[in-house]
Amino acid sequence: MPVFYGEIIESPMLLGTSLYPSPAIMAEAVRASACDIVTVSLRRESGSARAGQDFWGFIRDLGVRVLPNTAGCHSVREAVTTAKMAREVFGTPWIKLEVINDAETLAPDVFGLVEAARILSGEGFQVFPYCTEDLGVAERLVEAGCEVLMPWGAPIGSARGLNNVYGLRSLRAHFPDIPLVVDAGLGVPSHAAAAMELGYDAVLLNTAVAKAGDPVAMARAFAQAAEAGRLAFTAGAMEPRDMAAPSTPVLGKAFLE
Ligand SMILES: CC(=O)[C@@H](O)[C@H](O)COP(=O)(O)O
Repeated sequence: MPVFYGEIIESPMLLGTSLYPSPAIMAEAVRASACDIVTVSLRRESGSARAGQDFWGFIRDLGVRVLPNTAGCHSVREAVTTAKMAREVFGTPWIKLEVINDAETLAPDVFGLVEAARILSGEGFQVFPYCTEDLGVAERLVEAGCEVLMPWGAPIGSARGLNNVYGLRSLRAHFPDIPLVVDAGLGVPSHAAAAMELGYDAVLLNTAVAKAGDPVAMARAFAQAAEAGRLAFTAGAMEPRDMAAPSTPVLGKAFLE
């Protein structure tokens, strides 16, 4: 089970709360996923007072932990300020830290990310950084105080799955004791299973569920896939081979050639 900053979390799936057809469908999808943590954008909350109230009511009734995020922040200053506001609004030291490099790829600005992570950790935040799979950047984030890393699977909203399986596997091998969450770019449940089969602790997704024809059913499908991947990893998968190996014993054959 994932442990984030000392908190034991049962579900290997974290769900985003944006882009759903309605707050009611969002709430139903969260329930169907049985996730323990949802991520919420502070900007989403403060955008429209009335819609924000309804939305927050649904979130509160779910009884899940909130991981506020700094989605859409393009500078260290903006991300740090947003994180501080989120701490006030949501009453938690947790922050999913996004410092975005450019609007086209929504790739993390890894230099800004490390700087913002250092500032926020120094101010008592428990930072969940949305990062790349780069080992050097990951080292810097850990040095900056991050006890969880959240490398992307693919660009946010792209539904491309795990773009760099080798890089994600290397990261897992390099940090056996740091909780790792694949965050962003997942499109179908098999992507979540693949991440968990690599030994990741959890997956975080939003668009693939919110934009599905039936978000509630898709949330359930992702949750089951993440569980299956987790179970497969703990069960210990066999090594792939280049050549065939009979799965039926030759003993007992009528003719032994
Ligand atoms: C909700 C959120 O935090 C996103 O920025 C997150 O990274 C999920 O990405 P997808 O929407 O691609 O699942």
